[in-house]
Amino acid sequence: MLDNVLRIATRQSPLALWQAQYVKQRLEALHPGLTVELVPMVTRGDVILDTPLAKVGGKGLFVKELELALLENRADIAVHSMKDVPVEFPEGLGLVTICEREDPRDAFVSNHYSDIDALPAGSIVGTSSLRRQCQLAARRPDLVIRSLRGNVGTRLSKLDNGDYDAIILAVAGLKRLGLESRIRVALPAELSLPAVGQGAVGIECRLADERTRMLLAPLNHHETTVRVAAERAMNTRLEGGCQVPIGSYAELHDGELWLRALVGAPDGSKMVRGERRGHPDDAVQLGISLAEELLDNGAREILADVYNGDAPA
Ligand SMILES: NCc1[nH]cc(CCC(=O)O)c1CC(=O)O
Repeated sequence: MLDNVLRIATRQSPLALWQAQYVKQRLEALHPGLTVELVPMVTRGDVILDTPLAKVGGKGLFVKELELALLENRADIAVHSMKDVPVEFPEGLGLVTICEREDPRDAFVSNHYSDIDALPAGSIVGTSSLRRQCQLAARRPDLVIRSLRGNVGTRLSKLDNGDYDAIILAVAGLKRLGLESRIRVALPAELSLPAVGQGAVGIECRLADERTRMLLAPLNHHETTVRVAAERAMNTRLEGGCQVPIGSYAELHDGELWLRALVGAPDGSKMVRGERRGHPDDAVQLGISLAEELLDNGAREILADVYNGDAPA
């Protein structure tokens, strides 16, 4: 491989391409003489579009093919939405950089209604995220929640076709695609606790590839890394996949880390919430201890229901 070329394995959805372009531009600006090439590929998550993700199962639906390209030296880095990155990595690979987080909140998008509370009873809301569904149903059990998949543009056209009265999407994705004007309201974390890593872009590479790691180092955003570490530690301790509604969201204020989390039943009938405050250096411990508190407060039973008795200890 040429010394002055770095290859990015990327999915081909507009959002994935935006994120890869963003990393390319930042790397080329930081390292004059470096050429960054995109290596587009298709993942299983892109192919299975008609089934809700929770039913497809299997972690890392959007990342496996990209990781194979890294292992086979067909690319040097993979750029991911942190929300879609599983907790474990194949031998020899790891997540080495997390870029500065975009707005992590969920967005309420509708052509007729200004906010969730403005929706009449029986309104149809589109989302395939169990986490969004659970929190929405807990607040408004009178709404009808329908599955909604596809990339951001596809989801918006399904709304515009009249298939839904409103849909929920990530603010970050809409902003990155220049679609911020579609957001009627960004839902506060109290109303829709974000997913682990939502709004953050992470970069994976071969751990032994020192040259690539040096090139990536200046892209790492320390505050984002600390926040996402706490969120992921909580999720890891719960052994949470995408079959369970889990929210995990950390903020940093005046040097204090504040982690909130929830585990719920998909229909919103049960929900366990908790929070922890602590030192940023203890991010991982904070996440683990919050997960254990949630497990003791009812999350173990919720997870057992979903996984047919196979809940974490
Ligand atoms: N699951 C798909 C996905 N992965 C990341 C984002 C949004 C951007 C982000 O969280 O960084 C989205 C779309 C959505 O949830 O609306």
